[in-house]
Amino acid sequence: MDLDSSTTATEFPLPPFTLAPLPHLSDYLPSLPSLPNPIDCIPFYHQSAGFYIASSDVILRHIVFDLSSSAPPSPLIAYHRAGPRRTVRFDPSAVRAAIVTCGGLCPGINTVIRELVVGLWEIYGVRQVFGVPSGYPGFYSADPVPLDPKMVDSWHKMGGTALTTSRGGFDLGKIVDAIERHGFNQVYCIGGDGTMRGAAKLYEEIRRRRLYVSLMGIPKTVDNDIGIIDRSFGFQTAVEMAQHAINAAHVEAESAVNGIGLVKLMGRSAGHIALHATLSSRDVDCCLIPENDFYLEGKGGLLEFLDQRLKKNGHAVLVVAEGAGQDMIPRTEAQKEMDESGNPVFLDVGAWLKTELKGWWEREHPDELFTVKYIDPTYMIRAVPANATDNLYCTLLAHSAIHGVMAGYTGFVSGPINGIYGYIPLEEVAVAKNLVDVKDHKWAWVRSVTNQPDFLQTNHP
Ligand SMILES: Nc1ncnc2c1ncn2[C@@H]1O[C@H](COP(=O)(O)OP(=O)(O)O)[C@@H](O)[C@H]1O
Ligand SMILES: O=P(O)(O)OC[C@H]1O[C@](O)(COP(=O)(O)O)[C@@H](O)[C@@H]1O
Ligand SMILES: [Mg+2]
Repeated sequence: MDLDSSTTATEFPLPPFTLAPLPHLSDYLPSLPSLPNPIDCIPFYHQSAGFYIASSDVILRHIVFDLSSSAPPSPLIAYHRAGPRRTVRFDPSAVRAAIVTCGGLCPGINTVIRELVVGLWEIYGVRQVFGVPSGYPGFYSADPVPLDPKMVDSWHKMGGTALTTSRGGFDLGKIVDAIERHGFNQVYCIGGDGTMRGAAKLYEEIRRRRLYVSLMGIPKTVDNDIGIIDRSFGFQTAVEMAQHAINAAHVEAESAVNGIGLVKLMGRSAGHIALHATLSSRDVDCCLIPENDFYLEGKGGLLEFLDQRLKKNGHAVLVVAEGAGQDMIPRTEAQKEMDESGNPVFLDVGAWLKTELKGWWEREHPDELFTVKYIDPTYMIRAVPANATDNLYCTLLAHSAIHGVMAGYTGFVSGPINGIYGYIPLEEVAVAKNLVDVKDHKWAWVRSVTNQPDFLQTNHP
C-alpha cells in the first residue's frame, strides 16, 4: 500500500483497543456521596462543552501505527483521561488529605506539594491537608503537619522536599493503621518506582479493609526510569543542571595537554540523564550508560577510541551514568550492599574509570603529559528547584491528581501520555521500567554526535 502518493485524505478504521481499568471507591463502597463539582461555583472557570471529563474520554498509549501492516496490531491500550468530573465523591468539608514524599530527591517535589495544597484548598474548598514527614515511615513514626496555601506559598522556588523523605521503613500494616488512625481519606504518594510499588500494596490493603480512602501515586524520579508516562517531572531540570558539569569538564580538558574531562551523572539502571545531557551538550566524546555494555582494552574498546580522539583533538569529554560498567569494577563481598529500600548501592564508576585511564596512559605514553579531571555533580543536579517547564508540569500533574481523587478514583497514577494527562492503574506503573532503548534513534543520534564505538563484543577478543 503506497500512501505517499495519495493526494487526498484516506480513511482508516481505528484498530481495536483495550481500555485499562480505573479503580473507583464505588467498586467496593456502593453508597458514596455524589455532589456537584465545587468548580461550578468558581467564577474563573467556564464549564464549556468538554470542560468536565466523562468516563468515555480516553487516550491511547501508543499513537504510532503501520497502516501497511496486514497483521492486526498488538492490542492497543487506552487509559481514562485525567481532569475534573461533573460530580465529586467527597464532601470537601470532610476531606482529610495526606501528602507523602519518598525516595531520592528530584527537582519540583516541593512544587507538586504546593500545588496539591493550593489546588485542594482553592479549587475544591478542602481545609484539612496534611504533610506526612520523612516518607512512608512517617505515617507511623511522626505527627502529620497541617498545610495551607500561605505556608506553602513559596515552596515552588525551593529544591528538595519540605516534608523530608526517606528510603526503607515500609510497613504495610502500620501505614494503613496510621491512615485509619489519622482519619486520612485521601493519600497522595509522591515517589519513584519503589514508592509506586509500595503505593500499589497500600491501595490493595485499603481496598481489602474496604476503607473510604482514595490513594494515588505521583511519579517522581530524576532517573526518568518510570514507564508509561512521557517523562518524570524534574528530569528536564536535571538534564539542564548536568550541562554545567559537562561544560566545566570540557573547559578543564581543553585547557590541559591530553586532558580528559570525566563526568558521572545519576542513573542507577537507566541512562536517560547521561543520554539527554550528551545530546544537549555537543561537547561530549563518549556517553556510557547502564543499558550499553562497554569495554576498555582491545579493538573497538574505549582506550583505543580515546587514544585516537586525544591524537586528533588533544582532549576528550566522557559522560558516564553511575550505573554503567558496574560489573567491570572489582568489588569485595562486603561491597555488595543495598540501600534501605533494597536498591543496589553502586561503586563509583567515575573514580574507577579515572584510575583505569591514568594506568593506561602510564603504560602506553609514559613520557607524555596527561590529566583526567573527574567531576561528580551527583546531588547537585537533583537538589535544585524545578525550572519553568518542570514547574508548570508539576502544577498540571498535581491538579490532575486532585481531580481524579475528588471524583472518587483510587489506585491510580496521574501523568502525561503522549502529552495528554491520564490515569494509569498503580500496579501497571509499579512494574513498568523505562530503560534507554539502544536500538532506537536517540541512541543512534548519540553515537553519531560522539562517533563513539558501539562496543559490540564481536570486536572484542
Ligand atoms: N517493592 C516494594 N514494596 C513496598 N515498598 C517499597 C518497595 N520498593 C520500595 N519501597 C518503599 O518505597 C520507598 C521509596 O523507595 P525507593 O526505591 O527508595 O525510592 P523511589 O521510590 O524514589 O524509587 C521506600 O520507603 C521503600 O521502602
Ligand atoms: O539518595 P541516595 O540514597 O544517595 O540515592 C542516590 C540514587 O537516587 C537516585 O537519584 C534515584 O533515586 P530514586 O529512584 O529514589 O528517584 C539515583 O539516581 C541515585 O543512584
Ligand atoms: Mg527509584
